[in-house]
Amino acid sequence: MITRALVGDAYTPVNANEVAYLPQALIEIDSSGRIDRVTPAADPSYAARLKAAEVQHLVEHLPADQVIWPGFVDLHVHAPQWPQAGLALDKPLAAWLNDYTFPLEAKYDDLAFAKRVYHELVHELLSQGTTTVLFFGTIHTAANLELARQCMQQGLRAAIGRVAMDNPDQTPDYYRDASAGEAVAATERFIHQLKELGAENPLAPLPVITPRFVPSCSDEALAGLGRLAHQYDLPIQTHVSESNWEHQYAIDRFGMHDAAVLDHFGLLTEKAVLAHGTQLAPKDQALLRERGSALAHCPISNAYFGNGVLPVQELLAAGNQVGLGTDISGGYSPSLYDNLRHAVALSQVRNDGVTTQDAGTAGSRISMTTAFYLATLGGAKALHLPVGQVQAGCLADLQVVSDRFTRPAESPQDRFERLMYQTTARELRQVIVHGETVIDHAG
Ligand SMILES: O=c1[nH]c(=O)c2nc[nH]c2[nH]1
Repeated sequence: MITRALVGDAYTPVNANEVAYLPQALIEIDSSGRIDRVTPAADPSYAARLKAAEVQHLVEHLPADQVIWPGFVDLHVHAPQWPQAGLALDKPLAAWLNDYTFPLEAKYDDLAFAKRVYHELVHELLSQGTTTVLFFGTIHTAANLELARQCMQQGLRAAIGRVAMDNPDQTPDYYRDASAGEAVAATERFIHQLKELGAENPLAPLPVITPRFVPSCSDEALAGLGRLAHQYDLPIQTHVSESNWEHQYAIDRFGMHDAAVLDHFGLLTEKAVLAHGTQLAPKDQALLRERGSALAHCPISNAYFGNGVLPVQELLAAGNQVGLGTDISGGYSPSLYDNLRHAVALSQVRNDGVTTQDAGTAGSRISMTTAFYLATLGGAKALHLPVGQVQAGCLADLQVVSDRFTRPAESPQDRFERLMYQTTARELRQVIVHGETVIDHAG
């Protein structure tokens, strides 16, 4: 049954190189939260379908200065780090973790603190046009469940991982799983508790197996988490070859690259999403391709901690799955708009090099169309979710954005690119998740 219909100019990704423009499309949404049908204005059935929906008072005609595109998919958010977004980004990764991040994450054994932060963060992400998020939580199950509650209450689609970290050499004694057995058992308990909490809720967050990264975990924990991922057929998230230090750490400890270590422990599956990957060698990239594991490109964070720029264009051309992440708080911004702009800019730097002596890497540049793909369909594919497109059969997770400027002679593609550069939370008129408006500045 159709419950709602929008009429307006829409844009949707087709693939990494193409965005479709649908002028005055009729977008019909059904009671299961899905897009039932998208009818272009030129379609012969358009007038009759529009009339039928209008008779039932289901139609919302968007003003001419508003456009629709899919809600964004953020593939990498550390929820507990929101209070420190923008802090200490001049420190190296290991110091940033030990001196800032671990002390902050340890505070989430205080449920009142968790509730305050997670309420604010979920609202903020929705306000930025993000409708699906892959979250790292902390080691605290109650706080992670509170994050899930906030997502369901405020209407954010989410997948949430209870972070596992038990290696005494690389984690502080005040913030660590007591043993490998506890890291695995607590993860398994979280899977069940989250499933119970979300029962019957269409926005029930999915549990995610979450070894923090190779340095934080013992061999036994990595192996146990790999077993759990297979037993419950769940997504996996972790970091991979994210900096020179971390990449070298895996080589020193295992005599292998990070990606091969994850594969050894059964953690490279087609449901795995790996953050960063700036230091992946060609053979690691090929392994990810073979396994169908996706990369979460986090351009802002990489500028601080990555010691390099991910070769997004080359990876996409080779057939790797890639989406986009804010990496709060390795990245300071909760906005995927900011991140897709940085993705384009960094790719240009990679292409051209940083000095006249440095020839750069030709063929590295990505277009805004590709960055839009990363923030929508790329992320959706990584999570195997039917979101990220304005298309029949997709879940109705959408953004309605206002264009503050009138440019009558502009082509649809030029308007799309300008809006991708100019849109901020201020321009968002509505954010729709599962067919319901969850952020409403329409009035
Ligand atoms: O950007 C990052 N943020 C983190 O919290 C983290 N932990 C391990 N590696 C990390 N990288």
